[in-house]
Amino acid sequence: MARITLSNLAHSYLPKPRGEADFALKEMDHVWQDGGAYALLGASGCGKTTLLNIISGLLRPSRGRVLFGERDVTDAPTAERNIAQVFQFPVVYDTMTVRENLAFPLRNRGRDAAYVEARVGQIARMIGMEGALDTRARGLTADAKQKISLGRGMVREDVNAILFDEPLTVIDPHMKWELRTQLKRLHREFGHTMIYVTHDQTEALTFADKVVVMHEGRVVQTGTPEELFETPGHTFVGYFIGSPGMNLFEAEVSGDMARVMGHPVPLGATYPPTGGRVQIGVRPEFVSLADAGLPVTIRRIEDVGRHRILRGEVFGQPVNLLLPEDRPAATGSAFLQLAPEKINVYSDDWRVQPVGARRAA
Ligand SMILES: Nc1ncnc2c1ncn2[C@@H]1O[C@H](COP(=O)(O)OP(=O)(O)OP(=O)(O)O)[C@@H](O)[C@H]1O
Repeated sequence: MARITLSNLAHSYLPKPRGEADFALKEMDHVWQDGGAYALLGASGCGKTTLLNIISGLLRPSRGRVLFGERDVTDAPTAERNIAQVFQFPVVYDTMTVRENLAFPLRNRGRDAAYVEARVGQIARMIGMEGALDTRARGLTADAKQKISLGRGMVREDVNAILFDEPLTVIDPHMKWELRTQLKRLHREFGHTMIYVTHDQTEALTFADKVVVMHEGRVVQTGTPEELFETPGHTFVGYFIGSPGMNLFEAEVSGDMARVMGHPVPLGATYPPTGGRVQIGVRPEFVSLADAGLPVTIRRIEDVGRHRILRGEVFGQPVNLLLPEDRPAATGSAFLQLAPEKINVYSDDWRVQPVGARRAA
């Protein structure tokens, strides 16, 4: 296993890229720690697959280096990188049985028969296919074939990393949860470096210890699920993670006070003078209806089972908040309070680091 370092990496699919817009991956430095369980999360087209294919060697980056430990593998072919990769759609040998498919990566590397038998049995149990080991892959459903692909990805213990590219797309919802749990268990047991690409925040947050969020070809934040929730480093993270995402208001910020269209909003910390386009961000969980505060026009209230979502506008900017079950609310005018310690400040979409705690009132 190895730490994977991406150094000054950038990639364009064009032979002669002219500007930043021509790069699918903008220049980045990133380290994947040995043994980490990472999710690579972002909207469609943000560059997740490109990044994964550069790590596995399917794609050579236009710029920069890829290191496994101290070894520079930028020009090394996939076969030399000792990586297992599971794709969105099944890659199995139709003429082989489930057992032969699972055993293939081990036989290929000359492992002895007793080891292969034991390991294949273990993986088959993990993917819930121990009863189908002698069935040929040809007649199986896409769902079952994808489970075999996952099993094949996980069967070798000596890989540098296992890369998963949206592996659960074709799996039914109940089995998705089951397989994710199994992947986590496998990670705890064997400590492989795992990188799991998804555009589904639930998958990312339940699988990973660290989530790497990509937006328009850049890594915008790497953090634990709690960090991404509490302190989104970029407005995209605030918007993309959470349901509904973070509220953003255009504001002026001075010290520990923000003003939204002149209305004072106390902040939980003190901020340095901030240029650019300034916004304050607060998650729907930390906004409540009050007798005074920011004036809101309530447009509608949606019942989503466990709670209700109030959707409204503050000076024309959309706002969402979660209403407790017992809080009556109707459309019309009201006021909002934002929990000061839960507000983040953004300048040109990037989070501004506070310089100190808020002064005592
Ligand atoms: N072979 C290719 N040739 C040219 N452009 C490509 C190629 N593959 C990807 N791109 C472009 O590079 C950008 C990043 O694509 P990529 O597939 O890495 O994103 P992604 O985040 O994995 O998206 P998705 O979740 O839809 O798979 C996109 O604009 C895409 O159109």
